[in-house]
Amino acid sequence: MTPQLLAPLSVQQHLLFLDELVPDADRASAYARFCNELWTRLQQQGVSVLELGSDEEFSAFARALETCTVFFSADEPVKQGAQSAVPGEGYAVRPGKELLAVRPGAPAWGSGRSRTQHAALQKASSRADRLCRGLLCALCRSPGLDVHSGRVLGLLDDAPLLGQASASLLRCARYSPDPHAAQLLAFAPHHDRGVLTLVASAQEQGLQVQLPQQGQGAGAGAGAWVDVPLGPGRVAVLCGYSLSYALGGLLQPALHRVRPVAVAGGGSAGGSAATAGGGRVSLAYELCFRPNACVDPAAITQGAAEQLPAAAAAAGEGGAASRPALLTSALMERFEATHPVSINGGVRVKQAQPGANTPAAAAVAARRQREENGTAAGDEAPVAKRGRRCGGPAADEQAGSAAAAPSALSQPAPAGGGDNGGQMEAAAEGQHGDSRINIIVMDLDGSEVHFQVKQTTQLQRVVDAYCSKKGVDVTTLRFINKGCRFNPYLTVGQLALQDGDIIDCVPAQVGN
Ligand SMILES: O=C(O)CCC(=O)C(=O)O
Ligand SMILES: [Fe+2]
Repeated sequence: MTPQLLAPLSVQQHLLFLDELVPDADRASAYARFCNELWTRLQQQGVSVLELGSDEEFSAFARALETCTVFFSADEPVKQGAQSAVPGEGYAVRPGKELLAVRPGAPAWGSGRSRTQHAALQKASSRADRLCRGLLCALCRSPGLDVHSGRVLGLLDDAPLLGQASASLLRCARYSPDPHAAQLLAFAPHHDRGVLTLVASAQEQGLQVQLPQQGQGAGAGAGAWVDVPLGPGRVAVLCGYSLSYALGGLLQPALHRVRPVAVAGGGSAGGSAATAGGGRVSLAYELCFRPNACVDPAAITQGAAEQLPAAAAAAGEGGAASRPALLTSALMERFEATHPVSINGGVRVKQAQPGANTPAAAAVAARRQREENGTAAGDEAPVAKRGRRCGGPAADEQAGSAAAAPSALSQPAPAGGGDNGGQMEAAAEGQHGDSRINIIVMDLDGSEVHFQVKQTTQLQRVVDAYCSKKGVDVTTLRFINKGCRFNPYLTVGQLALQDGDIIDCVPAQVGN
């Protein structure tokens, strides 16, 4: 039987923001209960669902979702990537997904419609920010954790920000019910990089979380994917990588994903959505530490509830002592290095032109056919396959072992050239070294560079050859396979690439 999440936790303003007040005994103990429940659920389920109730302050975030939904119902589609409130921050999005993103405090840019959207998103982000900070404070004060909240809250940007963009980010996404996208996860399994993420959606189903597999929280159903029950007035709270690190691993970051979005009438998430054009609209607020904050797990958890460090160490996480103090910027580099995080889930598949009879077109068509066959209907099997490669525990292990083997970098760079990126002659011939396949690196404009590779070819060689052909620095681009970033030190064989597979190439960016 699929495990169920506990019923939503009801939030009342006086419980969260009673700091300055002198609480009476009843309210104080109700607050302590709320704090502890929040902590326990994040530990045991990886998520806590909140019922915001009718309170003006809290329901404002949920109401902002309605406003944002309207943006997506206009005749003119939201131009992907162009709506970021910070000039120059582009977002690569999967087909069928529209994304509006704003950092609290970022000055408005653009005109007309963009400005209206910006103002609404800014308002939503400030509500979400207050709620998120209140929840973070409650979490620290949980008798189960008992960390001085100032040690964590002090790592955030000052609020409100004046004329300066925060590190935190509000994302409003619409996953359209595109028939092709309907066979794919709308958002591949991933960890969020920030502290806490709030997610609201008018659709009850869609967001799923994996129940913790290790640590204190692991219990019945560990590792199972469960639906997070959202819908009007509800918000999911998820622990991100930064908070997990800051707490010395006492909380695990939540691995989450969004189920495929079916065309209207289908059984998947969003099929019966009441949003314009169907699909699923969600609002996610990711609270982040400011870039120059020093995140020191040992100092933060010093004196925390005594049994916790021992429990973390017993679970093999090493605890706070083994996690060095890092600037947030360094922590984010660590996140990037250890999380082949999906950007937006899904697979970019270029449609073969009708009548095109080139080997490349045939390869693309074959690839598309495989995707369609392999990911039809039920999402469990393909998810498991994808999860191993992108963001699941095994992928993390792969990233870790690659980092521990720098000799992999010493192989000579291949020569690339022309539309055909060239043949990748692997320096080390393994026993599978003979079978050559074609892989295609495709940029956002759809232009392709083809590489002939062996099973033993490291992807890093393809990446290097592509960047040198394009004359760009490798750090300015991100490479994605099946919607997920991959460990470039793995070989074609290890990544199970097949003839005609496409590696998407997108500009390096902020956000997930
Ligand atoms: O759309 C959703 O429900 C989840 C979005 C999400 O996970 C994110 O923006 O990080
Ligand atoms: Fe997320």
